[in-house]
Amino acid sequence: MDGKPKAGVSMTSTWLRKHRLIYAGATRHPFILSIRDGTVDLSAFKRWLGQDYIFVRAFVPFVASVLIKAWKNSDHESGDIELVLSGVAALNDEIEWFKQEASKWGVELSGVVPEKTTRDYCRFLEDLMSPDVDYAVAMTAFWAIEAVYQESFAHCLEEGSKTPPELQEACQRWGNDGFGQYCSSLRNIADRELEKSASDGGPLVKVSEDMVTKAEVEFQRVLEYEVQFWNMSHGSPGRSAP
Ligand SMILES: Cc1ncc(CO)c(N)n1
Repeated sequence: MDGKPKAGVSMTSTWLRKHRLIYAGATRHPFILSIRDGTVDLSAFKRWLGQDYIFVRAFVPFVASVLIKAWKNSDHESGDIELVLSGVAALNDEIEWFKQEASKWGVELSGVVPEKTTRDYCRFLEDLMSPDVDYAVAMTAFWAIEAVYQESFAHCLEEGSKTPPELQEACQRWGNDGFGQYCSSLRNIADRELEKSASDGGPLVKVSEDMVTKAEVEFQRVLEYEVQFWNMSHGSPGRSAP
């Protein structure tokens, strides 16, 4: 195995297959399954809400950093800038939604203390904002972060799911088809950029291979953080030990 995909198979397809166990761990987590089967602990949902609000606030400058990379790296006819800009606009709505949802559940957002997992994940985002991080690498992480939420929450809306009505709006936010399209577009950009690196010849070949390796590492790290984030939301002191 040289780690290169077969011709015609995209890099992200290769990675999704190679890392399918952790991907399933992130998209079919017990917390998500508890929403889907209606047994979710509402205090866990509220904990998720408060911590995710902190995450999303840190996600905004990350997406803005991707926007800058798109402006510097993509040709301006590719549509990348418009797509990422639509992501920034959606995050503006999302932050307002978090505030509304928090007041609905009686969660005081200004009083939420970030858990270690949240701090670590935000720190990871901050590292990815560096201008030294390549567009392909940042885009891969961006796609993976969004795709996990899309697949997770879409699962809670599938036929036969027993998601409580008061949580359906949250699931719709990330589980709707439009968000699915958005994730596909991010994935296509990531694949296009990774493909460019993989096919670069000449003296840059080593640099390009390193970039693809880096993107795969960040992809795995996103999945690990997503699992930890669900673990943190799902678990509570007193959940396992009475
Ligand atoms: C932890 C986490 N991952 C992904 C998303 C999707 O935006 C989110 N809101 N929170």
